[in-house]
Parts: sequence; structure tokens; C-alpha cells
Amino acid sequence: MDVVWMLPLLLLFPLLMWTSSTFLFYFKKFFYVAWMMLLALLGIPVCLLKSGGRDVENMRVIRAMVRHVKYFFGLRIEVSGWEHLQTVGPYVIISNHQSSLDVLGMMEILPDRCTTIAKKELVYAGTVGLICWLSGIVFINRKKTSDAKSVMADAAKTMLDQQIRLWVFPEGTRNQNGDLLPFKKGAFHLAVQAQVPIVPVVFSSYNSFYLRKEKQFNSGTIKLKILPKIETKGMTSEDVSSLSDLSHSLMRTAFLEISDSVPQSNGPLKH
Ligand SMILES: CCCCCCCCCCCCCCCCC(=O)SCCNC(=O)CCNC(=O)[C@H](O)C(C)(C)COP(=O)(O)OP(=O)(O)OC[C@H]1O[C@@H](n2cnc3c(N)ncnc32)[C@H](O)[C@@H]1OP(=O)(O)O
Ligand SMILES: CCCCCCCC/C=C\CCCCCCCC(=O)OC[C@@H](O)COP(=O)(O)O
Repeated sequence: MDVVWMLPLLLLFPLLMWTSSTFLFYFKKFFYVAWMMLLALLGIPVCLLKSGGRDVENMRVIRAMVRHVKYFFGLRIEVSGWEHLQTVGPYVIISNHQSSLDVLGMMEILPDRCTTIAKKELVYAGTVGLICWLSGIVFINRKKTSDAKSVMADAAKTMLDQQIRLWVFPEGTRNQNGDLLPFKKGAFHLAVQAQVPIVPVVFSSYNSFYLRKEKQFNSGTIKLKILPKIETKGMTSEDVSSLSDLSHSLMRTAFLEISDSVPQSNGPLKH
């Protein structure tokens, strides 16, 4: 191409960058995925050298490598309720799930020996998939409940045998509706089967800085509220529904309390 044409294009590019919020939205999203892929590529050999294979201890590598990422996007993460994570031994963390950006908040508070339950498709996500597998992430097939149930029953045993904590997203999918989705039951069966406490964690609404439909991705604050643990000792599968309802109501109250009242992306969810 002629140099004469290159010059205005070169000048236009930064202008486009600073003026078009849609362009910035896609650029930031692309950068997020690309950066995470690169970090994972660098993290994989570290994990292999440290533990030689699939091991929950590799979560420490991810936690350390992801902590700076928030600064690229001007995101502040404010945590409250740290004391509720000071529980000895295994427990199940449950949290709401709005976007893949949740990984940033997660890595801010992730306790030692804590891994997560994820959809099986994530294992195919290139270097990110491989580092997730190396870090002991438990993959489930959401379309086959019987398979998912047996994988989670095995996880309940592993939690106790290997003193592992598990992070589950009980909504079962990403949701940015300005409210919580009804909860799936897996996390509660897991906690009851292992007879371990549940620690609810609530992420404030991202609607004040990240709107998928409107293609807005600005800087902002994520509030993370860790709630007091809920004991499950002595509970049976009969108690799962009430345990799920109690957790949902506590988390919904906290979610509405810490989220700014901003226009919602898709309107409030109708139950
Ligand atoms: C260095 C660089 C690094 C780079 C980055 C790396 C980042 C990596 C770290 C972070 C990773 C983050 C990953 C995030 C990924 C998040 C996700 O993938 S979310 C999606 C996957 N997760 C879930 O789906 C978990 C929640 N879902 C469930 O628990 C579900 O219950 C289910 C087990 C999948 C089953 O779902 P479903 O059948 O649709 O619905 P239910 O109503 O819940 O269940 C039906 C029926 O079955 C009973 N039941 C459910 N579970 C059990 C069980 N474990 N045991 C026994 N019975 C069970 C339930 O009670 C229902 O019966 P009922 O009679 O109606 O009560
Ligand atoms: C086929 C591949 C599927 C996942 C591709 C993700 C690739 C992302 C790469 C880098 C981003 C940083 C780490 C993100 C890890 C979190 C992944 C995530 O949040 O998955 C979404 C899942 O919770 C729910 O998905 P659905 O909305 O139910 O569907």
C-alpha cells in the first residue's frame, strides 16, 4: 500500500481506539482472552515442574499469575468477610457467575487447595483448558445429569481424602440479568454428601461497568462479599432443597445490597 494512505490510517487507529467504546469493548475482550491464553502457556511448564501433573496445588500458579490482570482493565476488587474463609479443612464455596471476568475476583480470594467445577467444554479451550486440567478442575457434562451426579459424588470423596475445597457456580451458567438465577442442586448435594460447610461468596453486579449487549466495558469496582459458612453436619439429601433455598436467599440479599442500582441489561429476572 502507498505510504500516503498508510499515514491517515495510522493516525486514525488511535483515534478509533479512544473514541469508539464498541471498538474498545471488543479490543479489551480479545486482549483478555489472548493474555489469559499466554499466561496459561507460561504457567503450564511451571505447573509441570512444580508437581509433575494434575494437582490442585497448581491453582497457586494460576492465582499468582492472574492477580495483575485487573489493572489492565481499571478494575478495583473490594473484598469483605475475609474471616469467613478462615475455616480449617474442606468446604464448598458457592458464588454467582456473571462472566469469564469472574476469574479475576476468584483469584483474589481463592483459598489454598481449592479448585472448581466447570463445564467440560472448558477443557478444550487451548492452553487455558490444559492449565485448568493440570489444576485439578473437575469437568462435568451439564447435558447428562446422571454423569454429572456421579462425577460430583466422586468429587465429594476426593474432597475428604485429599482435603480439597471446591468452588461451584450453582446457577450452572453465566448470568448478567441483574439478579440471581434459581440454583441447581449439585453444589448442595456435594456439601451434604461430604458433610462439609458451604461458604457463599457474592460478586456485585457488573452492570455498572460491563454490559455485553450494549458493548460497554469500562473501568469499575467489583465488590466481593464472603458470607458466614453454613454447616451441613447431620443433613441428608432431604435437606438439599431447603439448604439451596436458604443459600439463594442469603446470597440474593447480599447481591442486591452490594450492587449499585443501575439500569439492568435485560431487566430483572422473573421467578
Ligand atoms: C495462568 C493463566 C490462567 C488462565 C486462566 C485460568 C482460569 C482457571 C480457573 C478458573 C476456572 C473458572 C471456571 C468457571 C467455569 C464455570 C462453569 O463452567 S459453570 C457451569 C458448570 N457448573 C455447574 O453446572 C455447576 C452447577 N450445576 C449443578 O450442580 C447441577 O445440579 C448439575 C449437577 C449439573 C445437574 O444439573 P441439572 O440436571 O440441570 O439440574 P438439577 O435441578 O440441579 O438436578 C436434577 C435432579 O438431580 C438431583 N441432583 C443434582 N445433583 C445431584 C448430586 N450430585 N447427587 C444427587 N442428586 C443430584 C437434583 O436434586 C434434582 O433432583 P430433584 O428430585 O429435582 O431434587
Ligand atoms: C469451547 C470453549 C469454552 C470456553 C472458552 C473460554 C476461553 C476463554 C479463555 C480465556 C479466558 C479466561 C479464563 C476463563 C475461564 C472461565 C470460563 C467461563 O467462564 O466459562 C463459561 C462457563 O462458566 C459458563 O458458560 P455458559 O454461559 O453456560 O456457556
